[in-house]
Amino acid sequence: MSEATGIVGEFFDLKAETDADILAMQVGDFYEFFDSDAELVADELDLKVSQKSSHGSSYPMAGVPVDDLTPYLKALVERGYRVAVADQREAGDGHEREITRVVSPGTLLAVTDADARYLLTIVHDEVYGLAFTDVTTGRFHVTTAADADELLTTIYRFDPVEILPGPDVRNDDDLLERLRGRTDAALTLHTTEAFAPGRARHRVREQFGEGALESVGIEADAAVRAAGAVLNYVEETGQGVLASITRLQAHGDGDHVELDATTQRNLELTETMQGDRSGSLFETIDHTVTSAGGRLLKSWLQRPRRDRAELERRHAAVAALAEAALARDRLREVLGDAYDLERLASKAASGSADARDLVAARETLSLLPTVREIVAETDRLADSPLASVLDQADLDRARDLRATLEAALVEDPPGTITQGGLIRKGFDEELDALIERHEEILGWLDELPKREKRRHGITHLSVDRNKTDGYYIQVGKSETGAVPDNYEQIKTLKNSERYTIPELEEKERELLRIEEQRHDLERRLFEEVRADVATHAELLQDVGRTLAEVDALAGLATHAVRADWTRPELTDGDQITIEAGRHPVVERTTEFVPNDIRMDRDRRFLVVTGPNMSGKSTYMRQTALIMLLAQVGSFVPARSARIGLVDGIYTRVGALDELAQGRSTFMVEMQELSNILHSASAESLVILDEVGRGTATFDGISIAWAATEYLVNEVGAKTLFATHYHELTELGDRLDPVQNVHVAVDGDPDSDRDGEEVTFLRTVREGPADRSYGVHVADLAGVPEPVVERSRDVLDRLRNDEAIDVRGGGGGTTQAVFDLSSGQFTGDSDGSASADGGATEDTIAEQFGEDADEVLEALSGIDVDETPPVELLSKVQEWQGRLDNS
Ligand SMILES: Nc1ncnc2c1ncn2[C@@H]1O[C@H](COP(=O)(O)OP(=O)(O)OP(=O)(O)O)[C@@H](O)[C@H]1O
Repeated sequence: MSEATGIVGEFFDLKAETDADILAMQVGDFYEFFDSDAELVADELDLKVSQKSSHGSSYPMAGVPVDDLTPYLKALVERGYRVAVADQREAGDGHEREITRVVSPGTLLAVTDADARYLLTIVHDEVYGLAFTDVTTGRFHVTTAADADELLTTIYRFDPVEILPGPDVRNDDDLLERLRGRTDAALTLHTTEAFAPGRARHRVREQFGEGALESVGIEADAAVRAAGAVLNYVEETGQGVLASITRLQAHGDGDHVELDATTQRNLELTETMQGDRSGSLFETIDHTVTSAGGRLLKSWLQRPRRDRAELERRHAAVAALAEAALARDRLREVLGDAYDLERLASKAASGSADARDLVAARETLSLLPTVREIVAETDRLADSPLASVLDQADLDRARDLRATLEAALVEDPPGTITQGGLIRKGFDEELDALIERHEEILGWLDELPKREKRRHGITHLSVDRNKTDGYYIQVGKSETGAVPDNYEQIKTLKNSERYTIPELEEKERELLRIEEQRHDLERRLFEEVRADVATHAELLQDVGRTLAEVDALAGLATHAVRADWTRPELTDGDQITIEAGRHPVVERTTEFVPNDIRMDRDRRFLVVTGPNMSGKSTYMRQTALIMLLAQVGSFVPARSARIGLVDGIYTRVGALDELAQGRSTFMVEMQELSNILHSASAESLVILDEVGRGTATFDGISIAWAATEYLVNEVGAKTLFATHYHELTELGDRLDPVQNVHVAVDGDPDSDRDGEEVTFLRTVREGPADRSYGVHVADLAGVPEPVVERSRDVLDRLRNDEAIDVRGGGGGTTQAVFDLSSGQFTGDSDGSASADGGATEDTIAEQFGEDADEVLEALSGIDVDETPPVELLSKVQEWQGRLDNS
């Protein structure tokens, strides 16, 4: 490979300088890829490969025209590649090439969709430090995480597109594995030096100013190192966007509702469990009309708040907008024309904004006064917090910037900045003189045919211009006899002749010179204007965010009106009182039956029972979603809602397809349960759906039982627990804060063995469900009749606490009974059920071999009352493992 010389050799030399996956090297009017890069790019993007020979060998080569590079770059980066771009410049009598930038998922500017594109660095010393930046909008957040779970939760919330693990994270295989499982982000190794504490701190100060770190309370070394490293990476990739990163924000100041990654997925906030956007909460309630508004609303959903004053401010603004229907419609119409100013700030800083971008920015800046006017004219809005939202941006400076752009740029400039036609007359004297002269010549050219016709009495005479001939005079064949001597013939066509005259040649030369000067000058002036706009990055971001906030609030109001939602009342207390609550997504497609829910300190744990498919999950999810929406600042789907703010929402939902995968998902289930038991507090909301279902029934009930006791007695979180284990309803009698509710159905399946259908009422009532209707559903689903019959038998016996014999097992029978007084299962190998424990050791030893004795010993030695549930769970797991292995 190193044999190659010339262009190919240069390509290899440059490629050796970069750690990017692919190199695009400019050669004249093309960007070329060589060797394996050419093959890869051709494969991914369907380009033609040709061969280039160098030093006797031949190398694959593929290329794209210089002006078309951006879409190709974008396509490669979206497939996860990092692409280095080497530009060519005149030098002496040849060309020089150097790598000017590296485009990666986290530094790609040419994005068209509204989603945020976060680049993340992770550093680990005593804690994890995380720095997120979205170079397309200039957003920059820094935070810490105490452990890997918290880290993953935060990452899930920001959904980064590229992650740079610091030196201390790179070798943590476990963590990298979990990262890969949780995000599609590209992992990039960035130079270790960038993460060094001193250098990173210096870099952060340079960007945000001396006291910035202290003022937002970021002290942890890990966080500072992450922040410095991410800035260094953005700088080194050469996209030139640093100027638009203006504000350092600390994230995770205790004002956000904890939503772990599992919960965000379970609640289908931004995509469904199947990974579709459609059907998610965001998609359902999003009526924003701008990309920035949509982005903001999504981030609100992902990061609900706990600050009651802020939430009430949003609720009041939504209430005002919901009532002021006309003004709301006008606002949304006006905002519909808004351009993404946050994105523009980055484009201006990187020098990629063209004149159309700046004109769009100008138009958007001019919307701000209009929006203010609409708000001021509408009493209901003027008196609401919406008015103060609009005060966030500096109106005077916005007006000045707008005036500058107005004075500089023409109404409708072209999409390229090299061909003139960008700058208004009156903006620059030198340009004005050029324009004047340019127009004079054009005027002269305009007059020329008339003059010549008159002078020489020729009727079919025109003046035109094309690429090969330049300007020429064209005369019809029939009149060429009248052409004077000073006409010099340059071309003969079928019906006409083309001529030029010295005067025309001279004017043409001047015209070309002036056009070139004008284009250069306009381009220079435009670049000055763009640089000026870049220095206003923060202002543009402020105005952009203000308009986005109005859009998001107006969007929430629109949904509230359309779906008949109500303003929640927030309290600092513990209670949740929701009347006629609905599921925000399901209600859009189903005739929904509303339900109430009431929880407080003395009724903080609800065991939800009911047949399969009756609506248990929906009931619990709707409760979680109503809480979440209230803490986003939205109205909620209910007749009324009084809500004590929560500090976190935790869910564990057992999906059936997971159950089918067996033990390993049981492990996941237990990890998630363990995480909830560790993280939830008395101010949290916990949703447990069928916990324990991923293992054998006995284990399942025991685990569910123990987890309930722990949640009620130790954690004190408000909890909704749906279960098929009817035995758990007994907890209602044993622990005061535990109450039973059930989803009612009509019809008693047992009374009609011919399979008359159960009617789902979808109504939640106090008290436990009568029994499990699972067998009936099995019947409806077409499970063979003998199986259904046999299940009914088994069920009856279980209900009556009778022993059940195992049929056709060859050998003894096994029986089991759940002892409510101890909360444990007891079993026996023959005869009737015994409540005093003691499955026969023979049977167990036969089944499991030597290890069983030790496990039994450990089991009998453990003090259930003194051992924390989580430890118990891990013991159970360990024992299971040993039994499996024996
Ligand atoms: N209040 C309601 N009004 C109308 N439809 C509802 C209501 N609640 C649930 N449903 C619908 O009933 C079906 C079953 O609901 P869900 O999955 O919540 O039942 P489940 O009791 O949790 O079932 P399983 O025990 O099998 O997991 C869903 O299609 C859901 O959309």
